[in-house]
Amino acid sequence: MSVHVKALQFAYGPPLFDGLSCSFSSGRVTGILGENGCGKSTLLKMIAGIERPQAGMICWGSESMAGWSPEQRARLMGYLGQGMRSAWAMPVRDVVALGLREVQETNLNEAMKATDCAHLAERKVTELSAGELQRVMLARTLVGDPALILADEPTTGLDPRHQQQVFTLLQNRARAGATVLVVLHDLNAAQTWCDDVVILSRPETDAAHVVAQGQASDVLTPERIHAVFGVVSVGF
Ligand SMILES: Nc1ncnc2c1ncn2[C@@H]1O[C@H](COP(=O)(O)OP(=O)(O)OP(=O)(O)O)[C@@H](O)[C@H]1O
Repeated sequence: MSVHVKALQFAYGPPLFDGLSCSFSSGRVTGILGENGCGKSTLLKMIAGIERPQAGMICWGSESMAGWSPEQRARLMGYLGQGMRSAWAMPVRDVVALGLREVQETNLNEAMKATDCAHLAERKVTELSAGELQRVMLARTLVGDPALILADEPTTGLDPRHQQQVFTLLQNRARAGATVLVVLHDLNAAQTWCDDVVILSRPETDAAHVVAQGQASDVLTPERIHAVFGVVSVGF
């Protein structure tokens, strides 16, 4: 099913969202793009239910998620936040298993294999490199085969091979029917891996608004990239 964000209002201090609306389709990878501080991570947290809208609605299909319990959300979603880590020195296998309601060895092994973590299974999660840890957290996010995947800069710290592996994995999940939202800064990666994009902008201290949304190939034009990001696009 698709995610619909409708007339969202939210402020930490000055308004961040003041009537923001956008949609994310099932079976597609949608990139959320925009300059630092424009609200990408906050939007993802609001869809995850970590932050609550002050007004407006977030719907899964036609159903509002406002009254959903944490358990309902956990069943539907896999959320990978920025810089997630474990405070406890647990083995990698046990950290990945936290993403499952009941431990199923097949899912666990598949998720670790897909994220290239199988060889790390018995290592303490607190003793991994940044990139290894990122892959373990991604395995935990995906292990329960969630219908809605929310990934905030999932390739941070990953080498090119693992970046490609992660985007392929997310794309495969989308092709299998999942709704995949990815916050990212790399415009080339967005062009290569995202079916759709939503670009946010937040001039000065105004509320954020959607500059453009639609198919990545239509939206990511050199003109728009220059207007939004102030850079000359390379490689499009
Ligand atoms: N917990 C918080 N308390 C107060 N202000 C916050 C909090 N979290 C974020 N903000 C502010 O809200 C705005 C949006 O932050 P957010 O992290 O959503 O931006 P972003 O687009 O994801 O940025 P980046 O590209 O740098 O990761 C920023 O101005 C930020 O300073």
